[in-house]
Amino acid sequence: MDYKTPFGVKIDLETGVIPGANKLVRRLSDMRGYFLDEKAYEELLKEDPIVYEVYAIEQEEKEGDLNFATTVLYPGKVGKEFFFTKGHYHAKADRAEIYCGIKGRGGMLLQTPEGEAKWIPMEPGTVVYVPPYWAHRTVNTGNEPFIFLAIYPADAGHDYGSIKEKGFSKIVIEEDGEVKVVDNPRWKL
Ligand SMILES: O=P(O)(O)OC[C@H]1O[C@H](O)[C@H](O)[C@@H](O)[C@@H]1O
Ligand SMILES: [Fe+2]
Repeated sequence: MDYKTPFGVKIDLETGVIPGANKLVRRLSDMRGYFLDEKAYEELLKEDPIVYEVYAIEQEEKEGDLNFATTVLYPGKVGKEFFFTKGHYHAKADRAEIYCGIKGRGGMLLQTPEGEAKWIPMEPGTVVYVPPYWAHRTVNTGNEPFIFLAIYPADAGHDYGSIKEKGFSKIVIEEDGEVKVVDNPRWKL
């Protein structure tokens, strides 16, 4: 038997950085079409801020193995809508995932293919179970970076297609100084 080598890494709990991880940076320009307020998007695009960074330790896409990644989701809004991750179904749709809040505040939007949505608030220590078949997107509702860890099957993969086209049935906005989860006016099944 050819065993893989166990290892431990120390996540920097202040910055979310995992030493030795692959770093992915997503700027606003990588997220055209994702936000509701197109005028506000074009305006903020002049600065093209980083929306989030992912530090991932990934294995070969084989059944039984696990990947893990931290995400640093920066605070900000496009119009009324808080910064979020693109969001995805898993390419192998029946693969589940676990998220754990490390720093800052936000939440997760989840959705079934039929458009049933769920909002789970997250803070440091919150563990979220993402069941098989649910699309998932994290949202920063605070004013500091929202940092969390995710652990997912190595063969889960990402399916961005339908979320990129249609978004989630709910959006998370700031209105009258409050965080509100409201119907997405552009949503259609
Ligand atoms: O892939 P996104 O929807 O942009 O989310 C960003 C990242 O969030 C977490 O770290 C997940 O574990 C990653 O699999 C995902 O890539
Ligand atoms: Fe995922």
